[in-house]
Amino acid sequence: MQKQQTSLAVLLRRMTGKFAASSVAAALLFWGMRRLLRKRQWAKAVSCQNIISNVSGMGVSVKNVLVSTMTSFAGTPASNVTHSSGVDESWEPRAEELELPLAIQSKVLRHISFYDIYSIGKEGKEEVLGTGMHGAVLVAKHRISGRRVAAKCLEAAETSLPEEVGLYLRLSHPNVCRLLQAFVEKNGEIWICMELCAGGELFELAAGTSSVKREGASMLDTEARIAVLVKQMAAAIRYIHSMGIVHRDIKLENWVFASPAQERLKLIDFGLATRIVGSEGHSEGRTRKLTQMCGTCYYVAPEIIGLKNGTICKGDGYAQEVDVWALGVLIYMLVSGMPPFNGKNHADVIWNIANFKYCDDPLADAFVGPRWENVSTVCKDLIQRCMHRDPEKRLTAAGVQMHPWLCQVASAQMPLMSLGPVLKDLCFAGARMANCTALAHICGSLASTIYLSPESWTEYKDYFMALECLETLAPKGALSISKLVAAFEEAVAQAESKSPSNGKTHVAMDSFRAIGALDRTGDGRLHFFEFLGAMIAAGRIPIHEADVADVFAAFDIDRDNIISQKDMASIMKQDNEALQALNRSNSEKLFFPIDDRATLLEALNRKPEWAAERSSPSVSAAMVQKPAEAAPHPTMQRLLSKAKLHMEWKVQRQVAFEDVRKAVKLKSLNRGYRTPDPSPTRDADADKDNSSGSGLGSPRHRISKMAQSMVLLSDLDWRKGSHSERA
Ligand SMILES: Nc1ncnc2c1ncn2[C@@H]1O[C@H](COP(=O)(O)OP(=O)(O)OP(=O)(O)O)[C@@H](O)[C@H]1O
Repeated sequence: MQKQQTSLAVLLRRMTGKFAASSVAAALLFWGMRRLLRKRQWAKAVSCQNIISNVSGMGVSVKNVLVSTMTSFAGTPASNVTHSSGVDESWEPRAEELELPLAIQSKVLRHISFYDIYSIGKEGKEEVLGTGMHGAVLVAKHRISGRRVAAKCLEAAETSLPEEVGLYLRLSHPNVCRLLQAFVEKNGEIWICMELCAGGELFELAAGTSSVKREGASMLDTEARIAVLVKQMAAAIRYIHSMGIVHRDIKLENWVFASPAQERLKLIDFGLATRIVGSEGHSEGRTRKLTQMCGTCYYVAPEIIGLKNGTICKGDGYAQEVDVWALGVLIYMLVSGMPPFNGKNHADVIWNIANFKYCDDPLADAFVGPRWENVSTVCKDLIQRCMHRDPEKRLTAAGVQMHPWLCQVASAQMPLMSLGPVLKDLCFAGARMANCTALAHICGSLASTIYLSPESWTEYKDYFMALECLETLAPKGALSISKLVAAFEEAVAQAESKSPSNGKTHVAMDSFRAIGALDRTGDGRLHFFEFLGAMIAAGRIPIHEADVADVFAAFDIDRDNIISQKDMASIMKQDNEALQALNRSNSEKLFFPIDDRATLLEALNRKPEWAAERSSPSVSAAMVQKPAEAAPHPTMQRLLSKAKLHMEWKVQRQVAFEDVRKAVKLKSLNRGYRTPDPSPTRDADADKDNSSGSGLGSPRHRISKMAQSMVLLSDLDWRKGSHSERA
């Protein structure tokens, strides 16, 4: 069969190469491609698709129709569709999934396969972004728009989505890699598509081994540059903690850069993440203590490990403070090039970390040596506070953000009233969404799945800066809507008392309250994707045809190429009557059924009246003023002035990173796409390192250990004295 398909592909190639394409050839091609796709032979299917694209003489429209029909089965009437790679209808969403906000639920696709929307690799060759414990992360290409995403296939799940996906779906923050879509395949496999972070790992940049060509000099040569990155990490950790989630694997390898040209860091890999708070996003929910020993060796917090009668065992329980500890380790490594705890092997390192709790003066000689001579006191202070042995006395992620070392790199703060244009857009979007529930859902869904190219990140930089500024109103990393409204009310009252405007400002206030409609998750906070949804509804993020095709794929449940009232009712879990009522009161003229993509496209790209006032979405620089700063506490002031002095000093870690560079070679072997056979040379080398008695001090040995991606603590032999690892 396989042979027949291959010869079919060859025959078709000849046919299409020799003659101008006829519709018969095209139909045959399409049929062949469907067969290949059905058999999951996407590599051959891709080359078939390439043939279609290269057929000379084939009219553009025919080509488009073919490619889009092939790529989006959503466009095929339900009766004709054979769900070859689709999903078993009986595989219904699980109860916990149904609890997710609608905009997030629409990211999980069961009625359409990953291969229908994306292709992997060119001519059968996959582009591997990296490999971890759970396999390779590959580059996948959207079949219609051609946009590239990072895709990862998770093992078949019998009953529910893996926890990694469930948690990842909920998160939306500028410094957390966005999970765009999750496909539940018929065989239970789950494909997750994430935004592609093409800037490479922070580990590689720190080790100087990054193959990604970055603009300018190495970004990690001064404390100031490192602080810029740490600030983003703290923001991401603060956000995930506010969502009741602990990551448990914060390390250099799990931070990637959005693009080579940018310093925007994104947190990835939620494989060890878990929920710690009873109910999502509500800090009132009861926090549970975790006991599972897991993480990456060098970054493990002492409370994860217990010591009883000289033997290592489970600790008494831990919570989100373990992420701040790991952040402390990470800063330590970035400024010094050394891990804070070391040993002959993993078990030794763990032993040293566990013992840390019982030392008299744990960090007494932590910062001694030439590497630390030029590191600022304020930086050391932050490390010490993050790595406090008592988790209760450790800084929180919010505390880290406010530490003087990071305050030095805080972006210019904008007073609330100067954010006028952004707030105006939020009001406009809120009013539109309040008027049209369908539009609100579509914008919400688009915002959580839309791909924003790194260029558009730059384009919307000012908006995100505004968001960061507004974040000061939010104690938990996402905007509190009530706080925003209260702050605006206060500002309006102040303005009114200074110069009465005959109620004009009160009218503004009324429209401002409409921003409540932007809260798609209903938790009283404006998450990053809700902010993006608002920007879409305000016509600030241009929507293209390919995006609309994705909306149809997600909302057109019965796959009849129409978003019908029935589709919407089943998505919104509302009855038809309620929807008809919504339809009647809809002033947006976006009535069901939505069968006209052009109308939808037009509705999504509608701009507010004042759009012409600003040709670009930039917040005027003139509007950015620094707020009056309150005088800091004297100790803080001292630290701040020291920090100012030190910020531009070069970090002294060149020597150490020479070692890391060697180690990464080993790391890529360990994490190769196909696990390589154990290399005798490598083993011999490692033995040599050990036998030379240099164990602790041997850079090669030390760094090779450090470079290993993941060590499950349960793999270690815990008995004192035999700190060896199990085979
Ligand atoms: N969105 C992304 N963009 C670019 N590269 C990525 C992305 N996600 C993952 N990678 C690369 O793939 C590698 C492995 O990804 P990930 O950590 O998610 O896999 P894993 O199997 O869970 O790994 P681990 O063993 O660390 O748990 C990362 O270290 C990174 O280099």
